[in-house]
Amino acid sequence: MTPFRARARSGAAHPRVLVLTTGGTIAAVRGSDGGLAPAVDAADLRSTLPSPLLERVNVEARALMSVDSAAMDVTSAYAIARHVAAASAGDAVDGIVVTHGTDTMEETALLTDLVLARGGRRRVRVVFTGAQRGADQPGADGPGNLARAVDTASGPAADSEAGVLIAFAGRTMPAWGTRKLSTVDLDAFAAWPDRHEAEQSRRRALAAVPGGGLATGSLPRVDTVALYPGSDAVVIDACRAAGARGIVLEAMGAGNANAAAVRAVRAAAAAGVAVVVTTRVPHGPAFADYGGGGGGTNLARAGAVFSPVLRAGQARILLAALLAAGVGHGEVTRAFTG
Ligand SMILES: NC(=O)C[C@H](N)C(=O)O
Repeated sequence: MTPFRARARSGAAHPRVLVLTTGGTIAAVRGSDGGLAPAVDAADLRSTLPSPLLERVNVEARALMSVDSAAMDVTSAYAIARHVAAASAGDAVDGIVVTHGTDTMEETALLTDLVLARGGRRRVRVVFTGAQRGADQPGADGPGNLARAVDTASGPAADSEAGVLIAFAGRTMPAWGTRKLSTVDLDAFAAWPDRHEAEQSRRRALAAVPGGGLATGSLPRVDTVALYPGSDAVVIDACRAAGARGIVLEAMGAGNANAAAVRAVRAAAAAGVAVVVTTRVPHGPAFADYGGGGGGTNLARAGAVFSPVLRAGQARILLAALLAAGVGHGEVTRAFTG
């Protein structure tokens, strides 16, 4: 591995890409207990990159952590976001790749986008990637994904305006609005189909998140509640009792619930808990359309804010970031809905 400083002294004009490794399936092998777990270190991940790419791009790989992304908490996600922000602040790198588990890549990528955006204009490309198959599995997709991510990260900095990217299965997508949609397909992620709509959603949110809020390093408790036919107020009430400052409702259809949920949302809103509505349906926007006592319009009247683009995972991060910044109902509405 050639450290960046040595390359800089040699005057080499190659783009410099820092690969920060965090674990996930891209670094996982099957252990003696039969389960996949991260074990491959940063140097070994780097060694999978093809020689022509390494001749063109100066790549340094550094381990941040080695965990399955489903086991990450806000502290881990913050640690990653802050490392990316610190590494991108100076002139040492032209691009940053984060290798990450796919289960919660969309959350950490969105948090990283928010943390970077409050620092002003980003000067480097930041690309998340991972894998669906372990490093020791036949047809492992990690090496190809990593190569694509490094290649993308080495591109012109001006293109970083779109925010944090996810490179996966030969495609590069903006992290904002992108979700994991398959547990097994190599093409695991789906971007929001309308890029312009996703970008509008991102700009709206970034304009609403005040700078200082994300500097705290901790996010308030925001819970996700999945709604289903016959669901009652028990879980929503329990979240409030546990001290949640926000609740993301994964509602049915376009964003519908039932009368019990609407009552619980009204009580939560009256107690100062921010409620955001998304949907369990994979495609299409969430919006207030139906009535009848438990529909989306009833949820909205009870004080809930609709998240048309961001699904539960990313909506939860954005809501927590907004609440960390101390914003009120008006800004939460502006951030999600406009
Ligand atoms: N494909 C993966 O990376 C899944 C793994 N459980 C993780 O998120 O770390």
